[in-house]
Amino acid sequence: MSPPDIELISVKNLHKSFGVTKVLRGLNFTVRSGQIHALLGGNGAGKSTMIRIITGGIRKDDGEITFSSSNAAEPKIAVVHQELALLPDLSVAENIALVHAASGRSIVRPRQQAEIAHAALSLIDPQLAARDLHLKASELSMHEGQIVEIARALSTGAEVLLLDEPTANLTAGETERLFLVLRRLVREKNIGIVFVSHRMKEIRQLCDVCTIIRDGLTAVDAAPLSTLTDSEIVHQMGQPAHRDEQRKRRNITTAEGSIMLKGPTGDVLVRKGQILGLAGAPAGPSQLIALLNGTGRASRWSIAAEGWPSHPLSPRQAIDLGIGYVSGDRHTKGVLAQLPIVDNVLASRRIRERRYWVHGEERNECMELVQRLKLKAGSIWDLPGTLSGGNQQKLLVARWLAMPLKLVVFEEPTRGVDIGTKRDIYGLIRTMAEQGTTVVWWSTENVELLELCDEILAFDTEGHAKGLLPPDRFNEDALADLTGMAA
Ligand SMILES: Nc1ncnc2c1ncn2[C@@H]1O[C@H](COP(=O)(O)OP(=O)(O)OP(=O)(O)O)[C@@H](O)[C@H]1O
Repeated sequence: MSPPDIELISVKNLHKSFGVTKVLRGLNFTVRSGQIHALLGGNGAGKSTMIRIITGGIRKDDGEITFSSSNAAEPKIAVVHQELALLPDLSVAENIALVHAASGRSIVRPRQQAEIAHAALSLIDPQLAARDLHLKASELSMHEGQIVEIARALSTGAEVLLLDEPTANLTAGETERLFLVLRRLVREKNIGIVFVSHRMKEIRQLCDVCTIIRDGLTAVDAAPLSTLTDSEIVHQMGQPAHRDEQRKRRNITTAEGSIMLKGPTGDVLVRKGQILGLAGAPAGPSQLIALLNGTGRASRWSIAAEGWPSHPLSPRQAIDLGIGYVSGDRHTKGVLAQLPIVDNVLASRRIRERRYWVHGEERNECMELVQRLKLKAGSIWDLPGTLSGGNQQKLLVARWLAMPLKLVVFEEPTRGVDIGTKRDIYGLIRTMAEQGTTVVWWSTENVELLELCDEILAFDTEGHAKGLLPPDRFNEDALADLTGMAA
């Protein structure tokens, strides 16, 4: 007997404004049991605002939201937001058990905590479950924190799981494992899952139907994904069609301005203006990135280049050397939440030049950068908290675009960024590289590395460098093999 088809959440004619900005303008959305539902839309379309209203974080102005009869009084919805929401001073086990105590059960005892957390984490990462239950959340990497959050959401027994770009920072292997778990949950427990993502390949891999939001309205309502082509989806999101350009193969041979990165298992020569991709679990790339951004004095990597120290001793020294850095952790290491957009965009330059104030002409430059990245903001004097997640990410990228740099390091820089803007960012980065800035780009999205980079350095799950992939060996299978992520 097939499981019952239940309308778990029904949203009708939803309206929401912030000040004079109308964000939701009569939105409809339905989540059914037994389905994985992709919620799509460009940056700032209104996806998170709708989710925040459904989960009670903010109030709607108008419209109707109903939950299925089984959970109408207390809808059992678990959300994993783009930003991590773990309590830093609690252990992994306590963080996971917290939601069980909060849902009305008696205080969870330590042994019970450990059991709940172990069972939840084992679903995605058995190694983490065996190793890290007692670590404080603050001691976890972004990537591990993300796994703990997803495990916590999975463990609540929710009828609807809302996952907002959950695979950013997860490696291909973890993503694969997560997808298996999600499919099993849908099949066995007949729950509904809402998957917010800008990664088309993953959407197709995982989801059954999609709703597309465009400027606060429903452009496509729960259509089976098999009925829509990629270009129709992009069109419905209101984004320009993607021209399938042939990747320009660049063969940079000049030795001038090259940097030798000396690693524990071999050296990598990075030429001036080259885009070097880093692939694989963060254990390996993070050592190399720490070396370059001045936080890795003890890194097993070192630099050998004329005029460069073997290890930059601080972030300031790294900036003085002409090294820029966009952190993958935009919440705690990126966005300056208390300062307006204009200060956020100009922050790097002002740190380098040790200045407090924004010059008049810089305001115009900031406006120009905001326009180039199609950053959706009311005004450059607004706080970054008023921006959608993808637009906050663009802010961090904008910070380095106008700087004369020798080298720039990006960690998962297109996290939460919509398809159209990703292409814009790739274009801007290519231009930066063509003008002579060397780019080091770590991403868990292999398709992105293959599209953008000139060479890719792959690391295995233990963090060991496994080899440099030249353009003529660029393909997903080769990358999966080298990173130990072959499915
Ligand atoms: N507190 C706020 N004050 C003012 N404007 C806001 C506030 N919160 C959200 N907005 C605006 O509402 C719009 C929709 O934002 P929302 O976060 O819902 O978009 P989104 O579709 O989730 O985008 P993304 O893909 O970038 O995460 C954005 O233009 C954003 O700037």
